[in-house]
Amino acid sequence: MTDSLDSLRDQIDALDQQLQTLLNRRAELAHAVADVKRREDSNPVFYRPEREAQVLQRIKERNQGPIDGEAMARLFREVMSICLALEQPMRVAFLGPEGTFTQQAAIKHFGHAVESVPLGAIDEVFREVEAGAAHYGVVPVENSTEGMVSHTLDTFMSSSLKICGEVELRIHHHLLAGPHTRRDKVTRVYSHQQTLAQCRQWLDAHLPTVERIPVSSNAEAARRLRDEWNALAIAGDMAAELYGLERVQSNIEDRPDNTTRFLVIGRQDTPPSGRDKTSMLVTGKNRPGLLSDMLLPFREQGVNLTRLESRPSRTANWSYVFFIDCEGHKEDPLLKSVLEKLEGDGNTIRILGSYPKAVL
Ligand SMILES: O=C(O)C(=O)C[C@]1(C(=O)O)C=C[C@@H](O)C=C1
Repeated sequence: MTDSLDSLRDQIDALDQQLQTLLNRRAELAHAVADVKRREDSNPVFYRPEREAQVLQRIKERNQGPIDGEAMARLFREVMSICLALEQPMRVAFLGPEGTFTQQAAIKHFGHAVESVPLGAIDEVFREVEAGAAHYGVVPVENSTEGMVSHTLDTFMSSSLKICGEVELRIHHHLLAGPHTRRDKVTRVYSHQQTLAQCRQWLDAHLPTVERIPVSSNAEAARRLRDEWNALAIAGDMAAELYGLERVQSNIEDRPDNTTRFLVIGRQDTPPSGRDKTSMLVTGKNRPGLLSDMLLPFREQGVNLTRLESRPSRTANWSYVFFIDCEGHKEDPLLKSVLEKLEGDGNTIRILGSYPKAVL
């Protein structure tokens, strides 16, 4: 015999009660962890990215369903976010305004229990964290369609901040209309320049005569529709919701796997989590074969590179710095010997951070 609706709901109520008790018990333990951290360190660090990555990874690995492993990890992401907020309320600065993909990335990484603080420019985010006015910052670093965000890389050259995490976000762009938009009279479409580039083919095919106007962010594009009647905007879910806009067409990005990678910046070093990446800045004296010599130690030790960019050094014309991302933690023996070899060859290395690979 199958259970009646009432009986099933009684069972759900009983389980909810147990879950609630367990969650509060978990929060008490996090509180106790915070006391230990305070006792052991006069300048305690409450947020532990390596531990969070391990917890989330284990949840995904042991998950049996029917709840999907990613969804389960997202639930626990929120639980840990609330526990961390009990230890210490966190301020996370991001490239604003409200409703940007960077805010979405910040919430994906830290959960909803943090206070997210919108700032107007990437270097303002760095400054806010350097000054201690925010605990962490989140900035975009590369997009799978449009490539690197050069401003972020350049800002690292003059900053002492450390990378303590990465976030990957699938980017979906929607064509949006405002409350006053007259859809038969549209003459322009607003969005950030990168977004317009990511939707170029769709716009060529569907809105070839509509003028494309780049603005400072997708959220700003969405905001402009509040008082315009002959414009559309392209932005993501968060901006659409924030400004109460209607979707004319969903997912108009040219590549369905369009993904942006963001970095979490802070003032702390992150211990190994077991599944890490390291980002570094390498400079060497310009000579034939410099780059291939720099890459050789990685090959010799079997350390996998995940990204390589060069940027003008800004100290002399035609001299470059290399941004190298690889797998592993700077304390791993293999990576350690790569770094020693690079330094022995006369290169200057600045480790921007070793941090857990994105789990969610
Ligand atoms: O293990 C810790 O150090 C904790 O503070 C507990 C906890 C958690 O809720 O599991 C909370 C915050 C940290 O960022 C990592 C984990």
